Amino acid sequence: MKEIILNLRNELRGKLSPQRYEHTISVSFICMALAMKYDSDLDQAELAGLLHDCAKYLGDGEIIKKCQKHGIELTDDERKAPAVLHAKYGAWMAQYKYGIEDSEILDAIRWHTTGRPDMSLLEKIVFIADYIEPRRDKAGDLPVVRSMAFIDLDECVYLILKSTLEYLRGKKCFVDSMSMKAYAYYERIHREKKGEQ
Ligand SMILES: Nc1ncnc2c1ncn2[C@@H]1O[C@H](COP(=O)(O)OP(=O)(O)O)[C@@H](O)[C@H]1O
Repeated sequence: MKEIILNLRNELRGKLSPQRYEHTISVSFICMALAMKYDSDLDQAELAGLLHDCAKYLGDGEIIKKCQKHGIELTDDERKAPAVLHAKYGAWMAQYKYGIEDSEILDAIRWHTTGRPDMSLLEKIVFIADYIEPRRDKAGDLPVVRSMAFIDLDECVYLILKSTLEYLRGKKCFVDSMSMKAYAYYERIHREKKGEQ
C-alpha cells in the first residue's frame, strides 16, 4: 500500500474516535468503489475519502477559533450552522497539515457536508460515500439511496439533499443555504430527466 495512505491512516487513527475512524475507512473504500464504477481516479478517491472528516476530532467552538487564527473567512450561515465547518477546516488541514496540493481533492473535502450546485465527479463521490457507507444505519431511505449511487450520481445527490433538508427542517435546525442552492440545482436535473419543467 502507498506510504502516504499508511501514514495518513496512522495519523487519523490517533486523532479520531474509534467510530469516526471506522467511518473514515469505510468512506474511503466506498469512494474507491464509486470511482471504479464511474471511471474516476482511485488514488484521488481514496485520499479524499480518508481525509474528508480529518477535522472532526475538534468541537465546533474549537474549529471556529482555528478558522479565526488561520484567517479562514466564515459565512453568516456557517456561523449559524457550525456543524458544517469541519468540512471547510478539514480542507484547510488537508492542504496545510497533510500536504495535499490537488485542488480536486481539497474541493471534495470542502463540500462533502453541504454539497453545492454543479459538483465535480469527485465531489459527488465523496458526498455520496459519506451518506451511504456501510456503517451508517440511521437514515430510513438508505437502501434506495445506496442502489441509486450505482445507477445515477445526480439523482443520488438529489435524494440525499432532499432527505437531509427534510431531516434538518424537522429538527428545526438552521440550514446552511449552500445545501438549499445545491438542492435547487439537483432538483432541476431530476425534473428535466422526468420530462417536467
Ligand atoms: N446545510 C446544512 N446546514 C446545517 N447543518 C447541516 C447541513 N448539512 C449537513 N448538516 C449537518 O452537519 C452535520 C455533519 O454532517 P456530515 O458531515 O454529513 O456528517 P458526518 O460528520 O456524520 O459525516 C450533521 O449533523 C448534518 O445533519
